[in-house]
Amino acid sequence: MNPVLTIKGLQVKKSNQLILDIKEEIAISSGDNVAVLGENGAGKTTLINAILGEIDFEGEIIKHFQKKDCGIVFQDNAYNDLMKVYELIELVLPLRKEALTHFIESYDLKDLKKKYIKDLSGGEKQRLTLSLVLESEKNIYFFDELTSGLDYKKRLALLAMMKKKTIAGTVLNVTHYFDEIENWATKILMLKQGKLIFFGSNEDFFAKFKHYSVVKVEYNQLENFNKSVMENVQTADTGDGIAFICPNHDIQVDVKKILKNNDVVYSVIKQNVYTSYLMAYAANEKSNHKMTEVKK
Ligand SMILES: Nc1ncnc2c1ncn2[C@@H]1O[C@H](COP(=O)(O)OP(=O)(O)OP(=O)(O)O)[C@@H](O)[C@H]1O
Repeated sequence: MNPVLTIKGLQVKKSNQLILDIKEEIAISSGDNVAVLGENGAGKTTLINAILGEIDFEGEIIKHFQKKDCGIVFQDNAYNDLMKVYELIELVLPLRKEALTHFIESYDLKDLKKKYIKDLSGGEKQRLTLSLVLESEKNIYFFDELTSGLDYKKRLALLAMMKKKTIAGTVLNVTHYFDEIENWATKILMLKQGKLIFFGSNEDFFAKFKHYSVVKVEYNQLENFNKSVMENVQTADTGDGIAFICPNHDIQVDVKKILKNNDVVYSVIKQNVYTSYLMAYAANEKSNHKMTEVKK
């Protein structure tokens, strides 16, 4: 596989904080589908901005591509708002009439084409950007929360399009939606508070954070439950509840039995990218480092 991007000892400082501090080497090869994961403020957008040369950084970023080879979809994409959608499409994609009609139909842009860009909703703008980027057939794609603001049906349709159109390319996809990357990501890049928690293949991610399942319980179910009876079971906070991480089937049986005996409602999720992510966070909770203060 040809190298596309190598990152070594990357640091980004903002105000008096080190907001990105990746000591490990990250090597991305041609054809990789990289899922960039991490909670809000972990440094994902900062990493993409550093790669694209949009912000100052220390360390080395070796790029085997040029800006013209990149398709970029960010959360906010700047446009000339006074343009109409079809004018922008014609400008970016000089297609013949038939191909243009096909393009508009494929991306469900028919209802939007006569509108001013300034009148589009956030989700509609996102859909327009993605369609233009995907149709430009680039070598490397950077997506930052690509599907935020899209309704469920459009999200699935655009994801399917994204997967189809980028099949020959390299993709870095920042996302909070785990279903987006299931059966797609070949590599996982996971950040926490500006540090690298994991970079490697999907298989290695699963192996490093190996478990059988998680048993998930919502907070309201835990009000009258004494969690200490399960103190030997590793837990992760899911935001809406607690996940009990079960390393094997026997422990899953025990956990379920205890919860059942206490009338606690639960759900079971077999190991997947999401549960591995939960475990990775839980495993790193002990080394819960705050972002490093640096001298101005
Ligand atoms: N210009 C800035 N000055 C100070 N701090 C900044 C600046 N830009 C970003 N940060 C901080 O750096 C950290 C990483 O931000 P970043 O936008 O990269 O996070 P993220 O992982 O993309 O988060 P999200 O999932 O919310 O988009 C955050 O704590 C953010 O507040």
